[in-house]
Amino acid sequence: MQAEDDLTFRDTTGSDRAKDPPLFAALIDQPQDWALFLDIDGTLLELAETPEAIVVPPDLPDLLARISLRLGGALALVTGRSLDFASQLFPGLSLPIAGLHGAELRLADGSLQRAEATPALDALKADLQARSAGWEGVLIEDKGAAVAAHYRQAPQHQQDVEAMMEAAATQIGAKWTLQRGKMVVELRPASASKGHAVSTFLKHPPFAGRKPLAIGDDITDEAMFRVSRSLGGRAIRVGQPVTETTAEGTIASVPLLRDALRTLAEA
Ligand SMILES: O=P(O)(O)OC[C@H]1O[C@H](O[C@H]2O[C@H](CO)[C@@H](O)[C@H](O)[C@H]2O)[C@H](O)[C@@H](O)[C@@H]1O
Repeated sequence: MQAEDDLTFRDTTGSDRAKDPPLFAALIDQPQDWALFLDIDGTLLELAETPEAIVVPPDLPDLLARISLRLGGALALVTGRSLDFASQLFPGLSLPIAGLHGAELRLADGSLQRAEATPALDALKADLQARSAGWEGVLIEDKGAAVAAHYRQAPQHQQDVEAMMEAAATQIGAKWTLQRGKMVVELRPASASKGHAVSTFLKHPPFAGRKPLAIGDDITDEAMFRVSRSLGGRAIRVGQPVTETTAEGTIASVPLLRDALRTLAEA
């Protein structure tokens, strides 16, 4: 089990709780009362230079499987990745997943809600590729019903990318909305959010009747933090928040979160 001293938990309300996060203690003591919603990039997985370069530690799928079992199946991944991509990251696991920031859903019973690209969006993706072709290091990620423009490897092009995506949002219309993230600007379906995803999961078994704990690291996760807290649950942001957060606690890093999850799995 992880030594308590290695766990750092900072309460954003300012109190000095440095060890043994009470949120995890609650999950350990009453697993039947809680539902866990986990973001992927920057939360379960360390950020990488490109979307494809992420590394899933060999023990992570088994860790998630054990936590899911402990919570009676009430563990869902809530991610900006597509549902298919997130599912393939953890082969052999069939966890409930919300993909594309909540626009795609796979519930615990396997039922699916999909989001589809339109010809106009596909044409726009090609246009974004063409417009950014001269900006070395800028990546356009095709996610089906969403598209992301990454500038992690080309921070000098941040303003170009912002302007290009703002123009693209105007062009594609109100069914898609801009979503900013860590060195990325995306167009995602406007009809859903990670907050919607959490409230939808909580209407269905095995999540129904439980208190949500949402854990994420980025602006998109704030929607699930707000919903989680408004429904009597809790929220934790991973890393030092660079934007304002509604999470009441932070965990300093991805490895420390994984340590806390390991403690939960082994309790
Ligand atoms: O909601 P998440 O699971 O956190 O997904 C958010 C976005 O994550 C990915 O981009 C981020 O991670 C990349 C890999 O570490 C990194 O290169 C990039 O700079 C980050 O923004 C993913 O590529 C996006 O599609 C997700 O929306």
